[in-house]
Amino acid sequence: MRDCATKAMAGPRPVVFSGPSGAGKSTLLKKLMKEYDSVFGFSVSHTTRNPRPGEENGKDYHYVTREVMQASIDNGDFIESAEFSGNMYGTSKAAVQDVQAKNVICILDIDMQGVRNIKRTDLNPIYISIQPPSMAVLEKRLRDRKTESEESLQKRLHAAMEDMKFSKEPGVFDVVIVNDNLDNAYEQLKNALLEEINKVKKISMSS
Ligand SMILES: Nc1ncnc2c1ncn2[C@@H]1O[C@H](COP(=O)(O)OP(=O)(O)OP(=O)(O)O)[C@@H](O)[C@H]1O
Ligand SMILES: Nc1nc2c(ncn2[C@@H]2O[C@H](COP(=O)(O)O)[C@@H](O)[C@H]2O)c(=O)[nH]1
Repeated sequence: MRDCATKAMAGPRPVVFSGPSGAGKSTLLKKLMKEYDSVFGFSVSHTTRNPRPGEENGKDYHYVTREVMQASIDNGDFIESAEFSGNMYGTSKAAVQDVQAKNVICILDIDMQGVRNIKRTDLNPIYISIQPPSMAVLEKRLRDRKTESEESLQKRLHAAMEDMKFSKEPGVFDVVIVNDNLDNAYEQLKNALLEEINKVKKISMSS
């Protein structure tokens, strides 16, 4: 893990977003990337899960088979990978390097296993946890999203309980945001990233 080939490039610090499935990470990230499209770039992960309606290969994820993904992991192409809710997920070195080459802030959306693994690398990101106001609200959001089978939903809720505990461990996250009211959560997110956003804006104005 330590030979992460991503640090060599100088530039803005990446940002890791984590938190239970359904807490609202993608919703907040999409808002952020819409408002600051030239400041952030998304690290497109690989996954073995099927695309959801509206998701695009290469934009939301690289959708691959388990065999292809395992071969790439064995080949050393990934910074981190994890099994989540019955599927494989992972961040390739190329995904991060593609964003960092543009000198923008690289955003990683990863689960808690990914956070643990990234902490063993030299990536040095800002760690942000997005948490739901309660398990009941989380369950409602996941059910209303209509993306999960009952089995997948139960697995995600089980993982969420662990994740909520993890977010309270001292020193893991730089910022923990409770996504109750979306506008409030978004304001907190922007405030947490303002310094980094301004750095990127300054660099792009001077180049
Ligand atoms: N503050 C909020 N209030 C009400 N609904 C919300 C809020 N934030 C997000 N949602 C809704 O909750 C659902 C889950 O949000 P989202 O898909 O962004 O979660 P996620 O954390 O990215 O999940 P996953 O990790 O599974 O991708 C979505 O249908 C979204 O529209
Ligand atoms: N460790 C990693 N976790 C990842 C990665 N990409 C996404 N995720 C996490 O998986 C769950 C489920 O995502 P979904 O799109 O199926 O709802 C969620 O918590 C993501 O943060 C990755 O590359 N590595």
